[in-house]
Amino acid sequence: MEIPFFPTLFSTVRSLVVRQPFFPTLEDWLVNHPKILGFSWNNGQTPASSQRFLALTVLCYISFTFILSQVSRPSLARPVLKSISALHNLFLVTLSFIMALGCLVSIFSQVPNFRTLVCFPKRTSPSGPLFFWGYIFYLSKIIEFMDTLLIILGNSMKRLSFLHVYHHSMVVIMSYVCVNSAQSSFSMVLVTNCTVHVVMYAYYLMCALGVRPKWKKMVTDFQLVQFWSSFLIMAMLAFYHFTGSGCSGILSWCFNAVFIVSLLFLFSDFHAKNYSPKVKNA
Ligand SMILES: CC(C)(COP(=O)(O)OP(=O)(O)OC[C@H]1O[C@@H](n2cnc3c(N)ncnc32)[C@H](O)[C@@H]1OP(=O)(O)O)[C@@H](O)C(=O)NCCC(=O)NCCSC(=O)CC(=O)O
Repeated sequence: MEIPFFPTLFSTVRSLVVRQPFFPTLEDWLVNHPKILGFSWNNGQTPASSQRFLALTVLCYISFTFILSQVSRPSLARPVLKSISALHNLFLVTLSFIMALGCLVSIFSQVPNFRTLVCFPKRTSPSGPLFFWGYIFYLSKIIEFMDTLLIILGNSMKRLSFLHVYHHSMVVIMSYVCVNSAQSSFSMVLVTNCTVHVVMYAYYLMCALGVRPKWKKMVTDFQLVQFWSSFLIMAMLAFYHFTGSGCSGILSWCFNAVFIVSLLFLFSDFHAKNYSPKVKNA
């Protein structure tokens, strides 16, 4: 059995993209580089891949966040803080763009059809370009801890919300689980999330440069669309799993589904509190 529309859309877009003159160059850089093509995730051997590393990293993040939010902190001069923020955001805009592009080019180069994109065959091993970008994505979530430090150093304790700390700690676990279990369809989630993050860190970059963009609400809307689209992917994954011979990493998808539902609630609440007409008029 096959899902309508999406497989045809995928193969049409793919055959259009791979025919473009720039595609082989991007493929050489982002897919066929020996380090990318030969990548293999070996639990405990690949740097930062052990469960102990993951547990310690998340524990340290939560403990330092708690301690630093309680003690009196050295106050950084505002221009220094804004310069560090700007550099950090510029780095994450660039990295998110490269990850989205790298994963997209890997999909067009390596994934034969839509079914495989959504549902990796059972016993897929986490190696090759798609998982290389998944690994970089996981490491980037650790770099994003810096957001929390910027909030604390900027003394914006109101912004050190449950949503923020919960999101930052859980997303590292989620991306670890995705790569470790060779989770089906994670590459679609990666491309979506990195695209959203290009926009989000561009927003923060402009704030750090002293310009308050008028499109803050659009960033939150974009994040919500991302969570809703995950449900569509989830539904297609369930379809392929139950109508075929099963998909890789289905259990970790269940874990991620719960996480995405919780984010949807928290972000809907953020949206209501920040952009409802009542708040605007207050
Ligand atoms: C529009 C949002 C992206 C951000 O909302 P905020 O309320 O945080 O936005 P804001 O207008 O108060 O932010 C402006 C302030 O942030 C400072 N700032 C600059 N860079 C920053 C950084 N990298 N992290 C955190 N803060 C930063 C600016 O200097 C400015 O400070 P000053 O005010 O002093 O000038 C929203 O949709 C959102 O995500 N809210 C949830 C809060 C959150 O932590 N989001 C990020 C991770 S969630 C995520 O990433 C979801 C996903 O995966 O898509």
